[in-house]
Amino acid sequence: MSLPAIRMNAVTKTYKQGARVVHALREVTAALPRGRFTAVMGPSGSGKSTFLHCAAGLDTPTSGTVHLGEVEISRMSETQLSELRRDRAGFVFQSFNLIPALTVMENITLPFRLAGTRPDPAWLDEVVRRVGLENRTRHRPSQLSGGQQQRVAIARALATRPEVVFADEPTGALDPVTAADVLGLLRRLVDTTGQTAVMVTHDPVAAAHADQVLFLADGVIVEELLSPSAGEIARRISALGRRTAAA
Ligand SMILES: Nc1ncnc2c1ncn2[C@@H]1O[C@H](COP(=O)(O)OP(=O)(O)OP(=O)(O)O)[C@@H](O)[C@H]1O
Repeated sequence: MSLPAIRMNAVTKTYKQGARVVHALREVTAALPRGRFTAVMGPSGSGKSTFLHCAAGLDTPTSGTVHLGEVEISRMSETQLSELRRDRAGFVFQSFNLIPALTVMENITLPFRLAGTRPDPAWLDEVVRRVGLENRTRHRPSQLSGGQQQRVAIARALATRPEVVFADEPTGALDPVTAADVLGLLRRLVDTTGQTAVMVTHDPVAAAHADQVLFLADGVIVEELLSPSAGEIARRISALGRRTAAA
């Protein structure tokens, strides 16, 4: 077995909300396999975004360790983390986060401009082709549909060949047909390039595209399903929702 892309060991994250301490994650231990697609689900407030942020080095755990490959990232400084995110992670968000004044190609290559490096032209061509934007590279984001804009964001996330792509509700702003199209694209990218992807979602249909689904409830991983169907996922989520409501 190869080393997981990400290992989280006994990760706890607490936040202070006034006088209250909120346990967003409680001793979470998880491995995100390299070259696989992992979805993270759970009721609202269960800790999904906190999980993704700790896994991606966007936030540091209160205790416990996070490794990206062989490197422990949980004790890094903010400067080290921002370099690590720039060099080794790709991000896709619900709101696309494209720069309106830049063309599609300029948006895709922005990470290189920010890092002062140059893209590998062959890989860049391949990424643009894989996301189906060959004929759109000179357009501005406002000239594209929502699904096309999210494809630009996916291409931007992949352009640097990151070890892991982190997606937070990537289809939350898309209609179901466009969402299925974007998820199919992510799925194919994992299958054909060996890319590792982690996605937080509320949508059982979206999560059914993943190889493994982690279910969080009250900051704890309560279940892990391998290649589940959307129906199976929906049943687990509604059971967890009832459990959380009863607590
Ligand atoms: N920056 C913060 N400051 C204080 N509390 C926070 C902060 N971020 C998250 N929390 C709290 O931590 C808990 C977990 O939040 P998180 O956003 O990880 O949940 P989630 O499962 O992603 O929720 P949702 O599905 O509603 O987005 C919640 O109780 C939330 O209020």
